[in-house]
Order: sequence, then structure tokens, then C-alpha cells
Amino acid sequence: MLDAAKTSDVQTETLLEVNNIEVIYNHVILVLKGVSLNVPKGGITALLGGNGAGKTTTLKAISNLLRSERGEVTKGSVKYRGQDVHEEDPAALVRQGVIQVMEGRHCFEHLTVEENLMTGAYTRADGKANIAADLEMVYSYFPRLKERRKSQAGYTSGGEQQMVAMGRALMSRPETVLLDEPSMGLAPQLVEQIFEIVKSINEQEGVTFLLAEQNTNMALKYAHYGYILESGRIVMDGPAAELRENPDVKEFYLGMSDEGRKSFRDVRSYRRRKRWLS
Ligand SMILES: Nc1ncnc2c1ncn2[C@@H]1O[C@H](COP(=O)(O)OP(=O)(O)OP(=O)(O)O)[C@@H](O)[C@H]1O
Repeated sequence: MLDAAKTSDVQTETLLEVNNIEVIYNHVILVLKGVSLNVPKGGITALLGGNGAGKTTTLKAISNLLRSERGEVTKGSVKYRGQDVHEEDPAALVRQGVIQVMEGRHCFEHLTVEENLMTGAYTRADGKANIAADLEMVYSYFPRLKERRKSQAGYTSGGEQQMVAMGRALMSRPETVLLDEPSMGLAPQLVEQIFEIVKSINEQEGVTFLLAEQNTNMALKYAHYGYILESGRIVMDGPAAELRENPDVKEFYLGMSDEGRKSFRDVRSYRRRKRWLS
């Protein structure tokens, strides 16, 4: 892992560059319609948007996990450290330091918590001692996992499984983690705890995050920069602090407006887009 990120490093070098990508499923369903985004080294970048906006598809396009779902990047490019990674298989990308934590955790249910964590180290060839040290590092961020290390993962809670998925990703010594909806199905207090851990890993280990989230409020509290995706298009982006104060974001994604609280679902999408694109 990299040295601890210094604030001055944030927003400097761009690690990941997604350039105008289009994704089509089953040869006909156009889901991403020209998505572009940059992920700077040492930052937490949030990809926000409601159900079905295309967040997961964007992450899978980056990590080349679309093929198994009959999806295809038909236009645009994805670059990591300036290199085209479009044609690389997911394992090659892991070796380059990019790993995805899938939505819905995907633990190996019959393995113990610790065995699950160890599967994350399978690409490494730097010896047992380093792997053991990283296991302790993971336990230092997730003490709950140390307590549960001998438990079968299938019998742990949703929050613990999210921690296992994140810990397993850390075991590959990633430079960049693509984290898909860590808040899904978790109680608010636990969501906050997970985000606090993301923040510590970012600050102390220098790990870069691209975080897909529906929970705009929480994501903008912890991210440095955000992109808002709607129906396969980026409709807005900016520093997280600015997005938090933006009246449209407040109204449609944070449930607040000058006229009182309002759900963005109540508002027809054409009105939202019209405002943002005008
Ligand atoms: N394998 C697939 N085949 C066809 N359509 C798909 C497939 N996977 C996703 N889609 C469609 O692509 C669109 C975007 O889905 P995606 O999962 O990327 O959105 P999301 O923003 O991550 O939403 P969620 O938060 O619900 O996961 C949706 O309309 C979805 O139905």
C-alpha cells in the first residue's frame, strides 16, 4: 500500500480516467450514454445516483466485469495510470492495484471470516510474513472481524459481511478500491461506521476510492469530489462540499428544499435535467 496520503496530494495525479464510455447489455440495451470521470490519487471520489442510474455498470466497465453479464463497452476508453485497461481481465487489473468490492458483499459463505480475508491475497507473491502483517492491518481497521475470525462468513451479519468484503479487498494491497454501495441494507449507525473506516483507510493507508452510493448524504460527507449519474449520464459534478450546498442536490438527493422537505422521486426527471443542463 502507498504511504499515507497527504492533503496536498489529493486532486493531483489522476489514477483512473473514464472517457466518454457507452455500455450496451445484450447488444441492444443502452445503459451508459457517454460517462466520463476522473479519480485522483489519494482521494475519495463518489459516484452518486438513484436506483438503476448506472453506478454499478460504470464500476463493472472499469474492472472489466461486464462480459459475464453480456454487457460491453462499445465506445470510449478506460485508462489507469495512462494505460488503456479496456481489454484487460479483472485479475490483471488487480495486479495493477485496482480491486472492486461488489455490491451485495459476495462472501464465501462456507469459509470462515479469516479464510475469506486470505482469499484476497491470492494474487500476491511477496511472502507469508507480509500477508500476515496485512491481515493484522485489516484487523486493526475491523476489530469486529478479529473477534469473528473463526466464524463461518454465512452466519455473520450484513455489516460484518460488508467488512469482510472490504477487508478481503485490502488483502490484495490495492492502490484503488472500487466500492459499490457499502451502505446497502445496513442500519444508519453501521453505515456511518463503515464510512469512518473508509476515511481512515484512505487517510492512513493512502488508498484511493471510487465509491458508488445511493446514500448521497453520507457519501458527500466523506468524499472529496462527487459525480451525479442519472439514466446513464453524468448530470453534475463538483467538490463534495459544493455539491452538499447545491440547491438542486439538496432538493433532489438530500430531501431538503427551500419550500420544505421533498423527495426527488416526486419530481419528474425532465425537470431535474432541464435545470441542470440549462
Ligand atoms: N445484465 C444486465 N442486463 C440488462 N440490463 C441490465 C443489466 N445490468 C443492469 N442493467 C440495467 O442497467 C441499468 C443500470 O443498472 P445499474 O445496476 O448499473 O444501476 P445502479 O445505479 O448501480 O443501480 P442500483 O443502485 O440499483 O444497483 C438498469 O436499468 C438495469 O436494469
